Amino acid sequence: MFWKKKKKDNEETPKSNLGRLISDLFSKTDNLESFYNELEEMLISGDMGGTVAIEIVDELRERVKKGNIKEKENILIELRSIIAGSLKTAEFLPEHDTLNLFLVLGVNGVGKTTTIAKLSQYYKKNGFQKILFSAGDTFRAAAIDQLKIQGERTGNRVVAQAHGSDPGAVIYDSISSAKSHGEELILADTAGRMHNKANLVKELQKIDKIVNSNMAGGQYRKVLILDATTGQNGLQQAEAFNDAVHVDGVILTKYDATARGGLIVAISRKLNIPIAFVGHGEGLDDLSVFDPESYLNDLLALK
Ligand SMILES: Nc1nc2c(ncn2[C@@H]2O[C@H](COP(=O)(O)OP(=O)(O)OP(=O)(O)O)[C@@H](O)[C@H]2O)c(=O)[nH]1
Repeated sequence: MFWKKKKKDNEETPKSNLGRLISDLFSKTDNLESFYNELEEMLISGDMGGTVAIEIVDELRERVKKGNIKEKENILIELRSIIAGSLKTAEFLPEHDTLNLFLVLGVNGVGKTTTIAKLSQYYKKNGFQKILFSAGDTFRAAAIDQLKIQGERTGNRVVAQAHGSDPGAVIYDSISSAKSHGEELILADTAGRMHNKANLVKELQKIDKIVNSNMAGGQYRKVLILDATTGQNGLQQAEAFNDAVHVDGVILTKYDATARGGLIVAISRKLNIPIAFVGHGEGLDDLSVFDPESYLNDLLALK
């Protein structure tokens, strides 16, 4: 995999299904057109979605024709290059000597709270010691408690209000509190009620306005958490959140629990949203900066 996996005895390194299927497909057919058709289906089943899969295969067909490419290895290199051209990455680092606020978005259960804890560990290792958690998901009492637990576990202060209180007020308090306590980074949780989209949009836009008007000179980023195992559903979530408040980057969680990695391509290519990190386990260190090269090696099983 494209992060250093802790291997158990006798455990094989899982390979992306897609890479294996494509290799099999090459040995199965000499007819290019049927190869393209099957490849398209494979990309779709690997979570890239119909539109993106068709675009990629069309581009591949064009390039192979134009370059008069015959060898299978070279066709695979073209495929890799097309997918590489679709990938967007973003460095999500706070800045020193200013206040940074990263608003963490995502539907329930995708791993927001866990990712906030992992991010705090990552940033501490990168020289940011004073971090504040903001319990902006006031919709569920358990979400506030979970964030408090993660705050204790990671040694970070948590600003929270009662269950049901105004999330905008919690974020506002968090900004004032960080300014007076000298924290450099606020990691703010939010609620993710996808079944009530109109309310979600209204709430997020209100929070967005509050942050924008209270973070003059600071760095404000909106990061969307998506569960890699939800496939195309993740793409719809990304579209909805991006429409509501522009999303600056995506963190894909639970990457350890899926063999399909195409959602990353779909999000980068279709929505133009960069991928910042990948989560690959429940531990605090199971978060890696997204590295397109090793991702492609893994996806297409090329070494
Ligand atoms: N395998 C795996 N599990 C993860 C990962 N990230 C989070 N989880 C697990 O996913 C579950 C949900 O994570 P939470 O952090 O509670 O998710 P949330 O989005 O805050 O959820 P709500 O507070 O319910 O909205 C927990 O059991 C986490 O341990 C990951 O990268 N890999």
